[in-house]
Amino acid sequence: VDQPLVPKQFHLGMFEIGRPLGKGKFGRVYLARERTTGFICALKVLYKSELQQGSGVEKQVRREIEIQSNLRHPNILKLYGHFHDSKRIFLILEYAGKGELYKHLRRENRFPEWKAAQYTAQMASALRYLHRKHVIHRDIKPENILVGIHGEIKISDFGWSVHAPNNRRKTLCGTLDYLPPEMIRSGSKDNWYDEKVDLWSLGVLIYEFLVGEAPFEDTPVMTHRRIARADMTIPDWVSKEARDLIQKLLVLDPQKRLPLEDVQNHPWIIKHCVKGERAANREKPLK
Ligand SMILES: Cc1nn(C)cc1-c1nc2c(-c3cnn(Cc4cccc(C(=O)N5CCN(C)CC5)c4)c3)c(Cl)cnc2[nH]1
Repeated sequence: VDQPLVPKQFHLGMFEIGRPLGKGKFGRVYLARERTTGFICALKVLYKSELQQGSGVEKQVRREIEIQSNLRHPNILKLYGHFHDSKRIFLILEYAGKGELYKHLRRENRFPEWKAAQYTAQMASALRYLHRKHVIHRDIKPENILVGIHGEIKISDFGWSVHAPNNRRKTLCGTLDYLPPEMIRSGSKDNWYDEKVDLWSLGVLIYEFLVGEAPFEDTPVMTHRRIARADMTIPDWVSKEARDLIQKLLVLDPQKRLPLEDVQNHPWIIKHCVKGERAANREKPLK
């Protein structure tokens, strides 16, 4: 039963609020339990006063709610519902039992290839689902990924996602590291881009999983220049299969980036993502 919170109308009194789980620029997240069902969730609280500063964040929150509440995929954090009171907006989110991926990455420095490959396969599956719905995430990075209780990853934070194609100017706040060349190209008003931007960010994410830092990490000016030239070096201890996949995603021309179905069938992914017993005796015809 994946929609246990059935009522359409939610209010704060329905929840017992637990410990704070974390905070972001625009809100805090608390562990919460729905009183009648005991259902555990994460309650994200946003203060209307902070949103109304015209920084377009209100639009982002509306977009996050509109997009994320219609998505259902094991590697996408569910948004079950939302409600508001006079001062605050509340998002009722799926609780990810193992917290924020970037904290795991910082603690472990970098992930072993099998773990990076499994995360990549899950990301590719989630992005294929999003792109089939013509949703571009546009902000794929470790800070926007959570880890579920079974170690599966969950893309969260759809504040920057939009419907493709799109040429909305992204007010650049936060790191440039993950932005593709077509999104940082300023001036040209026709910097139209499509879901291929998420392919570039996936390449940056794989690099950071394996190396422990982003491929174009530098001063802002140098990062900008290195992205525009796809100027990165992959350490020689990275396997040739992983290197091959990164190089097929970090391609300047969006049309030449490896499509997601080919990411899922890439030798590096096949090598590390054993799909249960069927993979073990693959010669048997799949039922
Ligand atoms: C922690 C923790 N430890 N354990 C064992 C579990 C958790 C846990 N946390 C969550 C969280 C959670 C909490 N904080 N955050 C970070 C956070 C909180 C509030 C807002 C933001 C935010 O503004 N973001 C926008 C910017 N991008 C980069 C980022 C998003 C970002 C997410 C959620 Cl939403 C769901 N399940 C969770 N489980």
